[in-house]
Amino acid sequence: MLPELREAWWETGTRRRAEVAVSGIFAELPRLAAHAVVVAWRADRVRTLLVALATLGAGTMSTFGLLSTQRVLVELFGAGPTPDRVRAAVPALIVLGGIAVVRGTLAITVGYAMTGLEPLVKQASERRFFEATTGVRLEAFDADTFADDMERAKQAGESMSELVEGTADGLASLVNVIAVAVALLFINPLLLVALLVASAPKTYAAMRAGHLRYATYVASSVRRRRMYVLERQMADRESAPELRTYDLRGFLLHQYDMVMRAQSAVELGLARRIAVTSAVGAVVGGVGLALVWVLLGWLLATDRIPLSAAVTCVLAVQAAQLGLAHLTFQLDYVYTSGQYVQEYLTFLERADAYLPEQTGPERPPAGPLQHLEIRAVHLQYPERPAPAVDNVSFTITAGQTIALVGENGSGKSTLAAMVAGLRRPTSGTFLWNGKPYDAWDPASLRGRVGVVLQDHHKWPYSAAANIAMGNLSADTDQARIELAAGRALAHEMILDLPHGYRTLLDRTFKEGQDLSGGQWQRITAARGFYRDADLLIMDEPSSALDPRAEDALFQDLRARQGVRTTILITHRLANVMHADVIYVMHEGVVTETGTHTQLIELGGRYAELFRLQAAGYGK
Ligand SMILES: Nc1ncnc2c1ncn2[C@@H]1O[C@H](COP(=O)(O)OP(=O)(O)OP(=O)(O)O)[C@@H](O)[C@H]1O
Repeated sequence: MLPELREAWWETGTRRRAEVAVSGIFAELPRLAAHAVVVAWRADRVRTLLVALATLGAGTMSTFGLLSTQRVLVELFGAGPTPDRVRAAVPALIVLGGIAVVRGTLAITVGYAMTGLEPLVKQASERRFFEATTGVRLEAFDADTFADDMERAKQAGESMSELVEGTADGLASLVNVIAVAVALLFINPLLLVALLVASAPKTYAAMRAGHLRYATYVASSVRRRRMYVLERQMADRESAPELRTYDLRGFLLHQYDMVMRAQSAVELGLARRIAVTSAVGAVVGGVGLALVWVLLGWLLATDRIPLSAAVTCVLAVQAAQLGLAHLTFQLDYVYTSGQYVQEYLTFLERADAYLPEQTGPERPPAGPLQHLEIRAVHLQYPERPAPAVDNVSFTITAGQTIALVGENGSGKSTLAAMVAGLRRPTSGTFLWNGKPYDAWDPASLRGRVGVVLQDHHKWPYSAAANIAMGNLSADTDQARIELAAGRALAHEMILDLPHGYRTLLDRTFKEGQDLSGGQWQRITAARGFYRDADLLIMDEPSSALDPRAEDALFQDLRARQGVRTTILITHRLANVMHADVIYVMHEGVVTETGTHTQLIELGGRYAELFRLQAAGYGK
């Protein structure tokens, strides 16, 4: 009954970790760690260097620490009365204390440098991500899974700083383990073998346990996400009325029971596997450790090592096992965050392909509009069988108001988006004053076109800012803002808001307000007017307006006629009667062209639609 859930993008890293074998992790780690180093280096060289040197320094101190410990033990286990032996151990004890202080200081240095480095890494990665998302051409968002990939790459900053942090921690653990190994090598190479015997099985078991932990997480992910979906249905304000109207309570509770039952079975199975692996790991690890004790006993019994070396070995084995446990955890961490970083890098590569060309000769700024020619324009969206706009050609002369009308999905918005330069045609050309769009400086051309989009955005800023955003290149001018608002019949409405033009239009913020759909549409129209562009494209600007606001808006648009150029898209045909030319679109093609009177006389699709609407008003 419940539909299948898509794979959750935020579980990519975890999922891959659950699927990959331990050897696969080691194969990828060097590349990921190298990437972390490069990223950190670019973000802050001094801090990166500090982390690396202090980590290596702390590791070296571990070697000296163990050697000094052994020195202390040699003195303590030596011959003679106890006070003499303690006195003899004092210099080595002082050295040991000194080493502990240096080591502690180095650890604090690493922590301090990392605290400064991580936000820089995060910021650099996020900045690069947002540069890509705000720079790509609009058609990128139509491309297969681009939006999904963007969503996945969104946590780039977090993953990148996790990768850097994990790499630094992993390096510290690795250096520690190596330091212990080096110390043992100095004391007696056979002890190194003992260390390996004791640690290898446990480390492998820890990696396997990690693998199962991730597998458990992934296996329970469906349940968690289904629960999340069900939770939104059962304990949510918005679904509450319908839940009661249709008495959906029993149905939803039944779904809940089913999800929980199925998932419990999976989890039980996994719990069994984890128990077996952990038991095997513990037994093998225990046997390894027993072998070490046997080896140590034999070395001691045959006088191959002194007691002090044996005790140092015990301490070293403990330190190494702690370091290795930490290292295995960090390896998992680096690997999983590396998967998200990989997604981010893949996304950036993909996004780069959609960036507008920056190179080429300097292009002249576009001058005031004289005529705009649309020549054999065609656009087909990816994975759509039919073109949205098919071989459309016509010319608009400065000062004209032209209207695009037609049924839903006939291609009006797509054509308007191309005129606005938001989308590129698959084939065909747009000519601004006789030259293709590409021949003009893009910023100047954009400045000459204002667009009021059908799917307008509610910017979470003040009412004044929402209007002024129509032209951020001009100095913000309150009088101009109010004028634009007045033209869209938004002025009075804004004055009625608690803080007038300074009212924040988002309830997320303190003292923020929300507006009705029609009020937002007035603000959006005002934003378009504020731009005061040569060409104003209005896509369904009045769908939510009340009759008075709609009338004011179209009166204003009529006043532009002969002065400024307007492309108007609307389903309310009464509002396009005054247009200089009306283009009727059907399935991407312009099927009729003319003035209102001509099209009514023609008796085609326009006449039919107009009559249908007029009949609704009893005309
Ligand atoms: N981003 C997109 N990706 C894929 N197909 C799209 C996209 N946008 C629009 N389409 C499709 O292209 C065709 C034309 O859509 P368009 O929005 O241009 O129509 P319209 O005439 O403006 O419709 P309406 O009157 O409903 O606003 C439709 O079939 C629509 O489903």
